[in-house]
Amino acid sequence: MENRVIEINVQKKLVSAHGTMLLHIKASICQGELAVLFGESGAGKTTLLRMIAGLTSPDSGVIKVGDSIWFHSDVNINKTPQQRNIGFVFQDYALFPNMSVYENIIFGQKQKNKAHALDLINKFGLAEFTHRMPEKLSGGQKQRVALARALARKPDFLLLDEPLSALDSNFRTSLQNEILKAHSITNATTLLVSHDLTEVFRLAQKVIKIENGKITAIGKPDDIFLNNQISGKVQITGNIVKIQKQDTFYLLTVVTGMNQIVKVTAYDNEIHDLAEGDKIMVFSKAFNPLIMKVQN
Ligand SMILES: Nc1ncnc2c1ncn2[C@@H]1O[C@H](COP(=O)(O)OP(=O)(O)OP(=O)(O)O)[C@@H](O)[C@H]1O
Repeated sequence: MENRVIEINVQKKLVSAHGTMLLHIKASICQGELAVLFGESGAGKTTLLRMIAGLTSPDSGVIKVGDSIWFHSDVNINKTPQQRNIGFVFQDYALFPNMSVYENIIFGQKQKNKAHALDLINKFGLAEFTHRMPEKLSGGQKQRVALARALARKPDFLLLDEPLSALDSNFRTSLQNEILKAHSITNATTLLVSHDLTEVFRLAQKVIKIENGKITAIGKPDDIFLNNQISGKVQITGNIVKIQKQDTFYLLTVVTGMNQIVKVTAYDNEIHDLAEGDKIMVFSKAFNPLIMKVQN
């Protein structure tokens, strides 16, 4: 089989609200790998995906896939997105506005296959919208069409920029399963941007952490996120939204990263430098939780 390892060594000067930042990425993505790009807003994740897709040009550097050069600043090579055989979903969806859901999806295919298009439409919960135009779809529905269209072309590479961010948790879980299934069937080298830790742990074979335009860590999700765990105890990060003084202790109301509200108690020695709005980490001292299955 053709070698499809992506090797990237690129630089680009980016301009943010806080000044300029040099995006300098040196990485290689193995063939068939499902890697997640993780990092704060503005770190450079979208720009990196757009450079691999051929939608944004690096200032300098090389992007190579096996023996094929996609971008080389020294010799002026810059293949178009069409020449790169990629499927992508970017945050602005970019559906064709003059085409129905079905037409958008079938357009994505290299060899037209009506049965495959209809199968994707069903799997993505779009059957009732088959002939609807994009302007009459919600953000989440558009996102599902965009993902179905990207998979429809059975690409060698899939670049997904927060492809499930507009979906509620049921759809998210079911489409995460579809991404995993599609990946195991096609073995497309997949790069996905996500801010959602559940998603990262479900999908990522490898996490690439990006901070301020540079890769600061690469590894399995456990290695990247569980290093600073306190002996595997339950740990929640969240923001304090209310502090209430009780007789001998304080009651903190905390909104977690999963958008859940938890109440925790704190004592004088813990509260002295805490204020509403602070980000805190809560972890249990003893670990003997009750476990209950949540129905989807
Ligand atoms: N073509 C460009 N030229 C110069 N600067 C750019 C360009 N595109 C984006 N930027 C800037 O580069 C920074 C990184 O943007 P980027 O969209 O890559 O971040 P991100 O990590 O994907 O963030 P988010 O998670 O919010 O989508 C931003 O400050 C942005 O304004």
